[in-house]
Amino acid sequence: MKITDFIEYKQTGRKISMLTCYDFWTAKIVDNSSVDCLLVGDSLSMVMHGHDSTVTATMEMMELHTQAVSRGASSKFIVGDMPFLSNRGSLDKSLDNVLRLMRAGAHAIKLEGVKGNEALIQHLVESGVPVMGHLGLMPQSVNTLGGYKVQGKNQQQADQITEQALLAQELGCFSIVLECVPETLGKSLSQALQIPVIGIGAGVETDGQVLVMQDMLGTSEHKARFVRTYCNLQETLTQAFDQFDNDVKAQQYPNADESYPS
Ligand SMILES: Nc1nc(=O)c2c([nH]1)NC[C@@H]1CN(c3ccc(C(=O)N[C@@H](CCC(=O)O)C(=O)O)cc3)CN21
Ligand SMILES: CC(C)C(=O)C(=O)O
Ligand SMILES: [Mg+2]
Repeated sequence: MKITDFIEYKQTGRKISMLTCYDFWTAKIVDNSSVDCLLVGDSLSMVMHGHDSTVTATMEMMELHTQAVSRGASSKFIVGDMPFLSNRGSLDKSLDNVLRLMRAGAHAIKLEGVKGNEALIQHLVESGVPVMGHLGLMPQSVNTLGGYKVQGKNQQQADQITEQALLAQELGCFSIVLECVPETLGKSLSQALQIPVIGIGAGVETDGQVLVMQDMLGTSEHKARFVRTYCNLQETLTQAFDQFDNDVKAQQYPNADESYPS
């Protein structure tokens, strides 16, 4: 998938699949799959580093993981997530951080919220950086929201999100992520916009879906309502680890074929 496909797929009604990806080995596997595009999400601070929110994600983390994904998934469109406050200082500082992600191998960047980011979004788009918006539940605001709750439940909130989404489009965003909203809002927003809306917990009527890879593989402890697990990797891996441990202790590993003859 390339940048121009986003609008084309929207126009032809072809749905867009996106997964988060944080490392080289899963990037190589997903590169060989039919999944359309990848997000090096700031959720990596939680999934890969064990932090309890995305607030502690750093540019260093995002840069290193984007580099690894980019080496593994050379055929995929890669979006890099701007970590908390990395785009909230001066324009110069924000540009510096965007450049770090682009140099690390991102083809586009994503940032949470439109309000307060208008000038930056416009400047990036004019500078040749595709920008993906992110509305609805914005996890970097967990400390002001008081938890990961469904957003846009009343009409006033829904109207506000719709307004922000239209503004994102106007400022030149090529797509937006819409997280954790009622499916009716997912549908109406997708219909209202010309750019594709990639949903996560926004119902089936959006223009595409994104999930955290570890959630869909079944290795995450917490399961939000929107998560569908496509395999039980937790169980598969535990079995493999226990089998190895057993074989070692029973001297069943290594056998002659796995040893060097004299
Ligand atoms: N592994 C992982 N997957 C994610 O999807 C994800 C992260 N981490 N980290 C950053 C954010 C946090 N996200 C979350 C986390 C929890 C819920 C959740 O459990 N929501 C409630 C909603 C309850 C309500 O308001 O009704 C749920 O029951 O689904 C949603 C999104 C999405 N993002
Ligand atoms: C959940 C997706 C949209 C995200 O922003 C992330 O993984 O950081
Ligand atoms: Mg994110």
